[in-house]
Amino acid sequence: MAANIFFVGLMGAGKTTIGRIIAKHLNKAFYDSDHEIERRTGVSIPVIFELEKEDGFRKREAAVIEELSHMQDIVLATGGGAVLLPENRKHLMENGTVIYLRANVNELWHRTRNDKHRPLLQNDNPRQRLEHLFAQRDPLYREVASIIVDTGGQPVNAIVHQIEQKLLSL
Ligand SMILES: Nc1ncnc2c1ncn2[C@@H]1O[C@H](COP(=O)(O)OP(=O)(O)O)[C@@H](O)[C@H]1O
Ligand SMILES: O=C(O)C1=C[C@@H](OP(=O)(O)O)[C@@H](O)[C@H](O)C1
Ligand SMILES: [Mg+2]
Repeated sequence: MAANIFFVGLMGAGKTTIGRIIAKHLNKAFYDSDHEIERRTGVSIPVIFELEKEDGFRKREAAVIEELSHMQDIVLATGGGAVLLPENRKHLMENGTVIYLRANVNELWHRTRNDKHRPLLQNDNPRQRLEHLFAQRDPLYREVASIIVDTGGQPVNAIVHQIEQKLLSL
């Protein structure tokens, strides 16, 4: 069995933070698709969006997800939009346990409001943008995930503990 764990969810859900901790606890290699794209291109996510638009970024993201999802025994934090393409959803569902980290728009907004690293939220009304993305993507996250964790109002260590319990009972 591949024994991979893939995190999905909106920007600010905690995929990168929690994925890294879970990987350490379970002694698996940790990857983040955004970091992998930055490593390969040598530039930041905002620069990729600026030069290649969202479309160019999605192509790079799809290539990285296809490759990483076929590795063995890894934890992967995907970017929030990774579920948009059907082929990404298929790769994630077929090659590991997918965990959806869920939070309400208000919380996501608070967690991301001071960060300039997310191009989709650099506009006049990031909260409204998050609302729109939540409506569009929540069904897609649910489609791919076999574990859904509500992160609302919970500190990171409590979420990590909850995920480890759920993984044990699979
Ligand atoms: N459960 C939580 N409670 C409070 N803050 C959180 C929680 N999970 C993550 N954060 C914070 O929210 C921000 C976004 O987390 P991050 O892991 O980058 O999310 P994602 O990768 O899903 O976009 C970080 O500053 C992180 O420390
Ligand atoms: O939701 C999205 O479309 C995106 C989420 C980001 O990752 P995080 O979810 O880790 O912030 C990053 O991939 C990019 O800015 C686009
Ligand atoms: Mg992230």
